[in-house]
Amino acid sequence: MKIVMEQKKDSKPLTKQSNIEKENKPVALNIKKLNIYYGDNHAVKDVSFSIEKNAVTALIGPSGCGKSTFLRSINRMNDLIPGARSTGGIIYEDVNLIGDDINVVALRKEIGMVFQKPNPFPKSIYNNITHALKFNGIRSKKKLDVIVEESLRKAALWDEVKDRLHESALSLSGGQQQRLCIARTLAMKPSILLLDEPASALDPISNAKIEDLIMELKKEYTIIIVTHNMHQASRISDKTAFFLNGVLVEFDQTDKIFTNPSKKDTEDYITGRFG
Ligand SMILES: Nc1ncnc2c1ncn2[C@@H]1O[C@H](COP(=O)(O)OP(=O)(O)OP(=O)(O)O)[C@@H](O)[C@H]1O
Repeated sequence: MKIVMEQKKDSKPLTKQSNIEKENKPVALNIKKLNIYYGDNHAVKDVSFSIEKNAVTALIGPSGCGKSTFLRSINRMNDLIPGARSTGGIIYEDVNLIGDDINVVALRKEIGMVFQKPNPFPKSIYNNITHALKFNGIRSKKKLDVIVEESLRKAALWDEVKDRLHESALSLSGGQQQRLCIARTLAMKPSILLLDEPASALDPISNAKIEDLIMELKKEYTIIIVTHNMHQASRISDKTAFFLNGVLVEFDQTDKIFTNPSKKDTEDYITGRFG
């Protein structure tokens, strides 16, 4: 299934150049003058930056600054919120994802999302992975078995669950449930993973496992993560974007943001002086 449902007659082709950043690193997403509103609430204000491919980009900032709104707009989860609207561009492979010609079902396969609270289906571990695959027409047991194993291995969960695939997913620990949710997303073969505080509801050991997993997954996927945990952002991300009141205050290499930020607001936030 293609992301673009139909090419609009008046839509201009976007140049391939837009997919190469200034430093010549491949770009996964180009954000251009993005504005997001909930009714009269202007939640994300004129945000422009590029998200690098096969890297981890952390979104940080105080509560209510628009991190989740921004993240959710990338795979159009905001469409589900009455009164939400966006202007500007989120350019992915020369397509503006906020256009009205987007097939959001196909988009959400290509750009998968994992939420703060693990939300497995009340089904077996196996069926959690195969549910959407079957819905998408994959019926062969052999094929399904292969994808289940591959996805669970990628999510670093296979060894823990291989002998209990037909037990309920709800019998897993919170950390295992979250890795199952990641496996379920990976089964759809996405290229980008959106993670909204994926480890904040977990104990420190499960948290560390998710962090290790993210470091491993970035070899194959582009990862964008919202986190309130400054240590986590500095440990696992390559780039960091600091938001404040809906504005992207600073975006840079994570090392730079955490050791020598350019803006005072960024420094105040990372040193815990506000928020
Ligand atoms: N579903 C919604 N309906 C209306 N307004 C919303 C909705 N979700 C968020 N907002 C508003 O959008 C703004 C940004 O909120 P958002 O949740 O994106 O911030 P955040 O930085 O992710 O916060 P947190 O760290 O607390 O999750 C806030 O003013 C919030 O009240």
